[in-house]
Amino acid sequence: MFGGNPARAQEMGDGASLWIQEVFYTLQGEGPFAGDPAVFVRTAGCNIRCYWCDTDFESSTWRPALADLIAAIETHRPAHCDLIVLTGGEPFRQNIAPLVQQLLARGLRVQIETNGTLSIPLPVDDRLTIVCSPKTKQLHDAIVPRITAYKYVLAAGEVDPDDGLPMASTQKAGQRTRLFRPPSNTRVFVMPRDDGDAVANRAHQATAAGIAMRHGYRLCLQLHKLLDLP
Ligand SMILES: C[S@@+](CC[C@H](N)C(=O)[O-])C[C@H]1O[C@@H](n2cnc3c(N)ncnc32)[C@H](O)[C@@H]1O
Ligand SMILES: Nc1nc2[nH]cc(C(=O)O)c2c(=O)[nH]1
Ligand code: SF4
Ligand SMILES: [Mg+2]
Repeated sequence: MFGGNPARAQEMGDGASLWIQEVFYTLQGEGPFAGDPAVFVRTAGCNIRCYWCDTDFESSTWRPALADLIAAIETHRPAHCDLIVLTGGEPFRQNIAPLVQQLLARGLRVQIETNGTLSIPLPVDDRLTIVCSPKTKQLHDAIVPRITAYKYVLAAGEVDPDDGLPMASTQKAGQRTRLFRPPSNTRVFVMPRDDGDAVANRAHQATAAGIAMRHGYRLCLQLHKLLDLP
């Protein structure tokens, strides 16, 4: 599962059906809504290939029509839960705009997890939150103004001593690359990388905590992994 995905180009269909990995109910484990009950929609496929990616998003053959996807979301969603998280894979690899519009029209909140390299036209709505976890030097110009918060995955020994943010490629192990830096007025979360190894992970956790305290970022942990939730 770590980083084995193919890199797939953006496929801008009409959004009437989407390739979906899974729909599941859980607690948001990361970022500004961490701890909130949420229905997750994991879209399939990604346009880049982080060698440490912790997610399977290539094993599904499910391509539901929008009405069926909405029905699946509603089947998983308790009445008290109004948060839908669109993640992946890379959600912006497909045309998720109709899905977003329909979820907002149902009075739900939508949070998108993205790598920030792609963009699609989306409604402006204060119930739509876009959280970007940068993986590259540059982001798509059109998405940067829409990003509410940045969430950097940090690893010990791979950060810039000046700002504490990543100085290492996410695509090629061992390569130095200064990842995109956030505009000054945007919230920054730092999250320790999970390498599937307790000793390495402890070092990443200590790094992320120290950087949060030194630079005033907000630490987030992958709560779901601590709680054995999906
Ligand atoms: C699987 S990605 C999917 C959404 C989008 N492609 C992205 O990268 O933001 C969801 C989140 O998991 C994080 N992530 C992926 N692999 C990780 C790992 N090994 N350790 C910590 N976070 C990881 C990503 O940085 C991102 O914030
Ligand atoms: N519980 C839970 N919270 C999450 N926040 C972001 C996730 C992701 O994979 O995008 C994720 C996830 O996979 N599970
Ligand atoms: S961009 Fe996100 S989904 Fe794609 S490989 Fe990287 S962490 Fe995984
Ligand atoms: Mg995850």
